[in-house]
Amino acid sequence: MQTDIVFLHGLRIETVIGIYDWEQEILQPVILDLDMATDVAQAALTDHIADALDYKAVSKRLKQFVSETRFQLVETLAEQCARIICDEFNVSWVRLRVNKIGAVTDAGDVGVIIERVRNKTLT
Ligand SMILES: Nc1nc2c(c(=O)[nH]1)N=C([C@H](O)[C@@H](O)CO)CN2
Repeated sequence: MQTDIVFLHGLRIETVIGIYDWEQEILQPVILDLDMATDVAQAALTDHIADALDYKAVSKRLKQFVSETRFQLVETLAEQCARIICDEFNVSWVRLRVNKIGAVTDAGDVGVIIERVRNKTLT
């Protein structure tokens, strides 16, 4: 079986995040990289955005969500973003990397990578 991917990489969002008190008082950047499984065949056939997984809409939704949250852990942020992507955009599988750049002295990139599947509802 073939899997198509719509990706959105390098999405930079300012948010309140961190385990220390001082981190809850400031905005820090996180960079999100998303790979989202989807079948692009119908969109390719019709050439209509309505048939596509709209990466601009995903970006807008995540920017709105992440900029309003106040989490401690990147794990929590990643989990909630993955849930939004699967549930609201009907994505069957997502790989999400949350990079809290500059969070560790002498390190460039730090964070988590998670993979999640959409919960299937029983009928
Ligand atoms: N697994 C994690 N480890 C750490 C986190 C985190 O979110 N997940 N956060 C921190 C601090 O907030 C750090 O980013 C600031 O110095 C430390 N470890």
